[in-house]
Amino acid sequence: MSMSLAEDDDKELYIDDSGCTGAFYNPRASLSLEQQRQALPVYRVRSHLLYLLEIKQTLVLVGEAGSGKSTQVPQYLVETGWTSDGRQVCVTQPRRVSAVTLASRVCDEAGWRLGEQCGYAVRFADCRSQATRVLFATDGVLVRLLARDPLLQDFCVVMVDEAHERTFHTDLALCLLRKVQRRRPDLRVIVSSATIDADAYLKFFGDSAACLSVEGRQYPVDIHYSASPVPCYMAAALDTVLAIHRRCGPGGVLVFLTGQEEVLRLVQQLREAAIKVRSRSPLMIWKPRGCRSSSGQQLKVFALYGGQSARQQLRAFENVGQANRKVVVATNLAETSVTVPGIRYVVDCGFQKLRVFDPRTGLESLAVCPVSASAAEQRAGRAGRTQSGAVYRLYPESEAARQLPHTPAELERCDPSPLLLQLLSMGVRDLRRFNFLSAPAPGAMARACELLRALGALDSEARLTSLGARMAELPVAPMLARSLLAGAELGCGADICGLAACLQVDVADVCGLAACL
Ligand SMILES: Nc1ncnc2c1ncn2[C@@H]1O[C@H](COP(=O)(O)OP(=O)(O)OP(=O)(O)O)[C@@H](O)[C@H]1O
Repeated sequence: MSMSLAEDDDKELYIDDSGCTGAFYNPRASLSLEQQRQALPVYRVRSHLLYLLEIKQTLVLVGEAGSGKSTQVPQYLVETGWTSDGRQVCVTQPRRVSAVTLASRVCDEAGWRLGEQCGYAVRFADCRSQATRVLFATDGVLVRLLARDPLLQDFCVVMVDEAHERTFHTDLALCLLRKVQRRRPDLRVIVSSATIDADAYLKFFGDSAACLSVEGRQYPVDIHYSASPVPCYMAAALDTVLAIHRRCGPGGVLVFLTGQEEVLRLVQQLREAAIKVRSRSPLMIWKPRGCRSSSGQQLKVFALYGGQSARQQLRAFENVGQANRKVVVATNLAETSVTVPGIRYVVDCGFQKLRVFDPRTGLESLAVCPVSASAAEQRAGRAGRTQSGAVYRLYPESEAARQLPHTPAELERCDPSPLLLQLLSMGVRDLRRFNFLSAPAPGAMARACELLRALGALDSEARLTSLGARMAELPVAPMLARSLLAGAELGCGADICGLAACLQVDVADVCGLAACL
């Protein structure tokens, strides 16, 4: 389906009526949480999934976004006694916000208290207890758990969720889990996502793995493309949100942009639009009349990006009441796993920022790239979770045909030195023989070894030094870790932390780090 860019007198993006029905399609709104759980597509394969886990060490679980993988599978495992001996199920997420919101959702569904039977562990926040049986953690935390207890004795099942994101930590965790399974055949690994190349994972895990597909989506989602390329996706995103607000039925809007700066700019523009509407008087002035929709709702606009505190991020998940329409402007932080309640419309700018490494200069930078087909599908999957929805892609359908199927793995496009340091600190001796899911380029590997040697993390025989072991304990890039340790030794740790904060994209993380040193 395409949306046409017709210039009406408001110069706004014209949204065709097919995506703008006022009718809600949510036949399950009145069901109890238990009934809603049983209506999820994954419930239909519950017995099969549990059977496969009995007989196979690894399960590759592929199911549409919103089908219930992340919230239901850990509950099935608890219900069927996997954790009755006191061991835990760990579900990893690439991002903190999804680990926290999923833990809270599972508690609501199961009637548990957050931090007791089900908790979360993310960088600088730990909400779990002795009673915890289901732990939602970031993939970075899992790597740290593996470093502390290489056999993961406290866990019976590890579910690596959103594996398609191919983050540095997800790939590293999978490589290490595969090694752990050789020593612990009872450890089960579930690799799950809506958009993974299941064959690649089946090949990686070998005969001990099986694949299970979950058919069906929670609610239908209509996909709309722009009729022609948009000259400026920021302007198009603004116009599209306002057009949805004026013409479409109730329901929240989630907009995907590439970074914090863009998010804040659009939030500002939308907030201004929420208190001003263009007067059609001959004077053509802006009057503070409120940006009322056809359904009489007011816009409530929230930002959602990685540099916010956890508290700021969670504001986007708050209920805004019937009188308001929620608009969440997000980076790809909201692309996977999260359910923002009430979202009915998604506006996708079609681009994302990716970290890329130039082996010639040894520097990493953020590049704006078109999204892959998998990322576009994940973004679309944020609609249709609590009601039927629509996605407005700000690019023509012909562009979609040119998208890469998957976003390249972080290991293939970033500086591999943090990974090498982690692996060496975990006792891996021969990096050349390490079985990667997809190995870094040989040139990048060689350069990373040179850098680690120059920083004093490796000796002349490529063995980890005690300084390297200390560097590996800090959750930052090796160059930064070395600076922080040197700063602490020279009595200027706080100053170096400040400088490190300026160099980090995620400032909140470095502030937490200052407390650790
Ligand atoms: N916070 C929430 N509020 C309301 N409903 C929710 C919430 N979290 C989950 N749900 C409901 O549970 C369903 C299953 O969510 P879940 O995260 O388990 O799906 P998933 O298959 O893991 O999706 P994805 O592949 O996008 O991560 C959602 O479609 C939604 O209907």
